[in-house]
Amino acid sequence: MGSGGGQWIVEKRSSFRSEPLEVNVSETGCLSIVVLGASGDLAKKKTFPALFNLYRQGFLQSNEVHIFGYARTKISDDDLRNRIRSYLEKGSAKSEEVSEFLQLIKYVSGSYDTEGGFRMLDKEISLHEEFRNSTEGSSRRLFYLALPPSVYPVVCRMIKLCCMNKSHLGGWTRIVVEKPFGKDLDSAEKLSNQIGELFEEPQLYRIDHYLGKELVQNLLVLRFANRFFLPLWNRDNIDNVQIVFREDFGTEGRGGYFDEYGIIRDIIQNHLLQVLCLVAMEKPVSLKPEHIRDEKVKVRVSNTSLTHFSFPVMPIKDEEVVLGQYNGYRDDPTVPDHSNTPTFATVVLRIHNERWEGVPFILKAGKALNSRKAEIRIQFKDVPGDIFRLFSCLGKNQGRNEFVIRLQPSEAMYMKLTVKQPGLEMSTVQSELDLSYGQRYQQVTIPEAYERLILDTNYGRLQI
Ligand SMILES: NC(=O)C1=CN([C@@H]2O[C@H](COP(=O)(O)OP(=O)(O)OC[C@H]3O[C@@H](n4cnc5c(N)ncnc54)[C@H](OP(=O)(O)O)[C@@H]3O)[C@@H](O)[C@H]2O)C=CC1
Ligand SMILES: O=C1O[C@H](COP(=O)(O)O)[C@@H](O)[C@H](O)[C@H]1O
Repeated sequence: MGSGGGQWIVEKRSSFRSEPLEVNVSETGCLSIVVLGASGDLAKKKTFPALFNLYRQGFLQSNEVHIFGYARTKISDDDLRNRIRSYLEKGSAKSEEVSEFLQLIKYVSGSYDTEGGFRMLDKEISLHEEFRNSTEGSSRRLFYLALPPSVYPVVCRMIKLCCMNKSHLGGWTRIVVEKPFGKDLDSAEKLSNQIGELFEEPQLYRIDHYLGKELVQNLLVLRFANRFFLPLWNRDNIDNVQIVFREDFGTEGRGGYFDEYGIIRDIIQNHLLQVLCLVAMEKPVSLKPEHIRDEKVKVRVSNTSLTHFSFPVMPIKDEEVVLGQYNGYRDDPTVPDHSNTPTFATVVLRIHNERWEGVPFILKAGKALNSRKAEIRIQFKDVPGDIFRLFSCLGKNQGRNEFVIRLQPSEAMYMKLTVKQPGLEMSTVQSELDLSYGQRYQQVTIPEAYERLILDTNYGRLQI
């Protein structure tokens, strides 16, 4: 999906749902994965670890894949390997496996806006392709932009100019771009146009890794495959919805990116809004990505207004926004001394449609808080005419029913409900019906969001 000049353009790609999880046999050329911004936070914490996990599981084979890091920082291959090693040596990873994987990584240093570095990168990729005896044009090149969006246009231009797969014998060149996609509607459209002039839509992958999280992937199943929820999921029963992201660490040297964007553009506008759409949307006609996309868009955009477009999500009121910055944020040397960029925000969104009128969607996100958690909390209305009020152990109203979907850490879903306190007395207490994934699915390793997304880009699959 792409947007050009305010118009949504849909192009056909193979869909996630219709393909089994296996390697597309027609795509056997050698694969080069290029991580641009390899010196940065995303690369070390998420991109390289995800590539490593795919490698360990056999989705990336050492006889066909090579990984390139690219950034301005002048470091050697070994410096980069040493920077990321500790992020790979986690869980059950063996140190030999880590070392083998690290040998697949080569680093090229260069600027983002001149040809020199990119020509060098192309040379390195071509060398690897020749070494693997890949027929020219049959090789696959995946460029992953782990960079601030401000440099996407220039980097895309350089890739187009210097680094494309040379012809079309079944090979491809694909570009993965991260959120936030621009800073506002104008800059998002401009960015879309700039990148759209360089690449065909099927070559472009705009990713939001929250969509790859296991329990986010589960949202549509929960909502539309369970009879329980169908009649309850509306304004008659739900009092409010809270979608919360907290992190227990600060920017840690990411000021170069973060300070320009702030917590609303970093987390709320993309990750939490995507989750909101999946919670609030109507049932799609099928699970095809374009049908899911259409329903998500309807939550946010309707064409009924006199203006360009209006939003079922109403304009946010000033009094329903709280912004904050954690103490110590400006001590980060990459953050300007007088920055007033918010690192915490709460905003209340109100959806003006038949299902949700009157139900506040409270979105909260903050860095450097006292815990790390991401969850969706659906709070139900009080029971009308509550006859058990006097029986509550606490002597006050029953606690409300809540349905909580914990995205991380320790994926879980639980329902808070009122039950009779076991024993001879008639008193009531709040308890939980608990589906904790760690207990229920002990044999299953839940994939990291980026593993799913990178695999999909390799296979050319579109996600929700
Ligand atoms: N960090 C995370 O956990 C996540 C990040 N993202 C997204 O990934 C992208 C990159 O984020 P992250 O890695 O955290 O950011 P960083 O601040 O770590 O930036 C990544 C790299 O980009 C280069 N860079 C930084 N600032 C600038 C600048 N102003 N101009 C040009 N180059 C710059 C630096 O490399 P050098 O100077 O060596 O060229 C840096 O190492 C963002 O779009 C973010 O939204 C998405 C999900 C998670
Ligand atoms: O996109 C981003 O996400 C990370 C948090 O990701 P998570 O999967 O660990 O929850 C956040 O730290 C970063 O600021 C942001 O750019």
